[in-house]
Amino acid sequence: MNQDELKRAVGQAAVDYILPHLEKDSIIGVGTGSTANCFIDALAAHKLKFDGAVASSEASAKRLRDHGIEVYDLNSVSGLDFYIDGADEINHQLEMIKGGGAALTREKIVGAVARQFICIADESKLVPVMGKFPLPVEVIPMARSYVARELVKLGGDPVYRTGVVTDNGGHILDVYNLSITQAKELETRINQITGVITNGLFALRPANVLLLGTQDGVKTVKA
Ligand SMILES: O=C(CO)[C@H](O)[C@H](O)COP(=O)(O)O
Repeated sequence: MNQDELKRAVGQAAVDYILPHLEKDSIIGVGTGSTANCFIDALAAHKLKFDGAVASSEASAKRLRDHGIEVYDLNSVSGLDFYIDGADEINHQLEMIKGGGAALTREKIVGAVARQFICIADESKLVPVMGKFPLPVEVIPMARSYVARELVKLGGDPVYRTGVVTDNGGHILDVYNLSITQAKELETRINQITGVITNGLFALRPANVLLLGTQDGVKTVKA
């Protein structure tokens, strides 16, 4: 199977995972990216079995609506059983780097509300140590240069993702050359820099389950 087929397989596996738990009034947290898109497309076949979704980006909200799935504002929802999303990297503790699609802040917010974070990923995303994928950091635009200098002090090489404005009006710095062995500490430290909206480490709140697409089928991995 090629990478796209693996993404489709984990998208379907996530639907199969949550389907027995869905009720008429269920609202599902939905992530962003090509793997999350596979989940949305597979979910659409079951749209009469649940109420709707909360999306972590305008792009995912549009895809859900195009399938006829109702999209709710997170503020109108008291809780979510599941949040399903991809990752750029994930380690064996199910800590992740996310934000390759610039949706990290809303992903972190919707993920925080959900009782279970289900990560869906093809096997290329599973790594022993995170950091080969540059860590996205969303910043208030006027703070961009200041935050970049502070990130250099932490040993990283930040690069401005030119031309990208997030759904929140933020800018993105992609931080290269971090070898992330203490993910929780680094996530906390970066979030303490004034001007940072959030960073793409999901270690303080890792995934609960990883559905990993491999050549031997989809594997369920728990930390
Ligand atoms: O964090 C994300 C978007 O901000 C995505 O989950 C991450 O970039 C993975 O994307 P893809 O499924 O396209 O590989």
